[in-house]
Amino acid sequence: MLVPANLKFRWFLISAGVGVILTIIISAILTQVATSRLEHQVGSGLGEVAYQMSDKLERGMFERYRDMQVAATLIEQMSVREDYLSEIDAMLSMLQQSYPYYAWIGVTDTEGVVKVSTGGLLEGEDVSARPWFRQARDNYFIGDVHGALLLEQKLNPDSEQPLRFVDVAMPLHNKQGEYIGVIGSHLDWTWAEEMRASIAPSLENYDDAELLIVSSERLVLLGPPELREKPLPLNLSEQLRTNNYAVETWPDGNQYVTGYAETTGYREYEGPRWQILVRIPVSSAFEPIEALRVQVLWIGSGIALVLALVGWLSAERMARPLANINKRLEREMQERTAELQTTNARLEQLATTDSLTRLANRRALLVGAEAMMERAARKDMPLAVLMLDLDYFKKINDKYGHAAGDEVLESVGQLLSSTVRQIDIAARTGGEEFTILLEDSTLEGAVLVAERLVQRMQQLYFGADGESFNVTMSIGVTMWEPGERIDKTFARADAALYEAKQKGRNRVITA
Ligand SMILES: Nc1nc2c(ncn2[C@@H]2O[C@H](COP(=O)(O)OP(=O)(O)OP(=O)(O)O)[C@@H](O)[C@H]2O)c(=O)[nH]1
Repeated sequence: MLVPANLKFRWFLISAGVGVILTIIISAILTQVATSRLEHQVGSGLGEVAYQMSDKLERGMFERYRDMQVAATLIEQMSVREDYLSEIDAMLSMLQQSYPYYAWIGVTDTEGVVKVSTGGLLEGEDVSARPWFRQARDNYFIGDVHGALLLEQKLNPDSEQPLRFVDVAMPLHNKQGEYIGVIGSHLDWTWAEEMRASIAPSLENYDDAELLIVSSERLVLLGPPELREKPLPLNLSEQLRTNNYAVETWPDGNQYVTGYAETTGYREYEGPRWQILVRIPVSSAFEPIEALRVQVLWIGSGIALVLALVGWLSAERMARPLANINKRLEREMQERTAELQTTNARLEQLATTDSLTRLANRRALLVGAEAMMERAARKDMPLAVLMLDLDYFKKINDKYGHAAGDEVLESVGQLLSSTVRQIDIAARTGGEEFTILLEDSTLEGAVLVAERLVQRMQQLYFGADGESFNVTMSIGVTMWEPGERIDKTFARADAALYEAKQKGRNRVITA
């Protein structure tokens, strides 16, 4: 048997469809897995870069702190000598040369008047109001980044970029341990830029990576120009603080994979708490995933194509059993439908036919009468009604038995069926009582039919108990009056029948 083409094509489509669905599922799973892996990889990488930056800042600050500590110890040694101020001057110059990011280093007396300083700047000036002086009288002081006040004019008169300093200061004592002043230094914050440049190689894979340093007062000290000197516009999530990385939505509405670290101090020194954030846009962090997705889709499409081809080649073999099943189902369906139709027809017949005489029953007569009256009224046709009853039928039953009676009734059924036309209705409406409706028939025509029936009945002979007998019938005939209820017509025919019985039976009476 040949497999229908559409079944084969369907099988092909199913195979291709399975391939496509598999591709979509695999692509979704792979993308999901790869995204979370990459997020972890990129995120922890950025966290590491942030940590490196914080470490560099801390170590740098620690070195400046140590510089000041060593300078303070040397000054303590020098304090016994007469011309110690010129020695300090020389030392401060050397210190500045050794580390050019020192914008200024100076030594004050106990009252905050600058006695010696690099480049002689601010010498003789009173700096007692400055935080670094006030706080370094008792202990070392490391301040957060701030603008230059007095030195801006002197050190940076023409630059558009204002100077930013970090202060490191130390109290000074003489050999006897008496407080003799403060050594203070201003570290040029561009130093942090250098730190950032030094970790740039770690970010070389990401062109659009950005590094932010945020002050203890949440000001962006270093970062993209649009954020610099402004409060950090991001609430650091718990995940970012604990994992050192997270995917964060920044105020520009974009998502960034963000790495995080903060400075905590180094050894005995405790400096300002800076937060370091390194971010790259999610789109560029997950760029490889896009490539992977495209790759998977290509491979998947290939698999789908192969599956479709296999499906096409195996369609004949796979679809044949399906076709067989289909065929069998169709055949069974047809058989069942035919059986059902036969049963329905039989049921319909049972419901409308008298089983003994095969004539219509009372119900079918009434239904048929309705249709006939409707036609008669519409086409203005006459409609005749005959009511028939066998004469002395009880006697037949009594004498020859019920079976013989049934035989008579059966013959009456045949007689009636063969005498009336197809369009007429002959019905058994009682035990030995029958009703006939003659469509488009006048009273005269109906009487003719009735008399023919009486005559033929008379000529029918039956045999029982070795005897031969015949049965007669009486008939009442009447016409349906247009608009009349049919039971009224039946009553009139019945009255005519009664009259026929009264007048001696075996006859036709009209009403
Ligand atoms: N064999 C048989 N007899 C039936 C059937 N239905 C009714 N009868 C009988 O038909 C007879 C009708 O009798 P009656 O109504 O007295 O009328 P009748 O004897 O024909 O007398 P008239 O009608 O006055 O001529 C009864 O004996 C019923 O038992 C049937 O299906 N089979």
